[in-house]
Amino acid sequence: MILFENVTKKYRGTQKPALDAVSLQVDRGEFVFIVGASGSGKSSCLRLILREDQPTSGQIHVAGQDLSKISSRKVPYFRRGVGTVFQDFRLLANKTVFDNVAFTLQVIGKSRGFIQEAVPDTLEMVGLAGKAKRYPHELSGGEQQRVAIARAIVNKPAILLADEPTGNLDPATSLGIMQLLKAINASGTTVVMATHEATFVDIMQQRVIELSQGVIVRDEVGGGYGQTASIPVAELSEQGAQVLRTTEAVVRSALSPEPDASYVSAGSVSQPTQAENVSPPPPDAESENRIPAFLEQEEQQTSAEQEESPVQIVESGGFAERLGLSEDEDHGNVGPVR
Ligand SMILES: Nc1ncnc2c1ncn2[C@@H]1O[C@H](COP(=O)(O)OP(=O)(O)OP(=O)(O)O)[C@@H](O)[C@H]1O
Repeated sequence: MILFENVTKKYRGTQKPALDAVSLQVDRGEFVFIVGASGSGKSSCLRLILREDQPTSGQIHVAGQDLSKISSRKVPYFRRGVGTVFQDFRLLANKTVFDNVAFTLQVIGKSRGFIQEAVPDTLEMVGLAGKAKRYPHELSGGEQQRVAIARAIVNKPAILLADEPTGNLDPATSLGIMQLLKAINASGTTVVMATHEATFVDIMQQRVIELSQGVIVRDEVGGGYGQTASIPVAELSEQGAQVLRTTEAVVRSALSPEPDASYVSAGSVSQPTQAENVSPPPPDAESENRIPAFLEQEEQQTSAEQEESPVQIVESGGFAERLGLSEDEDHGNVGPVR
């Protein structure tokens, strides 16, 4: 699905390469964490996969395509098969939840009928049914990231790239997002996630690729975040640590390595069904369509709290291009389907 062969990336004006002779292969359906200290090359790696940038040397194949052979004009088509989620959400502030997600489909020319069906389905999957008419500032941080994820997957991409998707969220909210990413992966999407979140990497026991100064120093199936000196352990607030301590059994169950297809069904991201085998279950775990108590914190976050968050809601410029959805001569005008 993703193949790097001896890939080196050296930015103009820099001495040391950001990536140095990196070779890796990610197979279809894998969930891979990319970890490493700040500046180790994680984002560079994701940018190359998305063909936002090109390697100085080496070959990259993604979804069967040699990226060096894709013309700039065809890059937007290539990117339609790669969903992206970022730390800062990048939602359109002046569009509703529905329209933020629909935008992805509108710019690639999907019919109104298709959009009217696909968007509600996707919002339900990410746990946002009933919030379609809200604007980003009326949502909690976790909900905003769910919108961003819905936007990334509404076109059913083969690959989902996530660059620090929980970086702006508290631990309980991050857990919900991790469950969602795991559900998306269980449905067949290959997920590559760059992160500093040691806790989730340790708990999920997925494949871990560790970068240090642009070099792969570890590629471990079922690995943890690692204790190497190259990685500073992320600091949790006392409140965050408390949340994690009190819910650890549930977290471990919810994010255990064995994929559980039931997570994929509507609203299921809020149903840690495996938790029923673990003691103690959260108070609401048996209630099928309710959010477990340990996730309610996300729901209760007010928009006033959000005003203080570092969330970036972009207005428009470069948005479609960044998502690989920019207008293309071959396909005429793009715009809202009204
Ligand atoms: N556009 C650029 N021009 C020059 N140097 C760059 C550019 N982008 C990244 N770099 C350098 O490349 C190296 C790798 O950066 P990269 O952003 O990939 O690291 P990272 O592991 O994602 O870091 P972080 O965890 O802080 O996001 C760093 O030394 C960085 O300064």
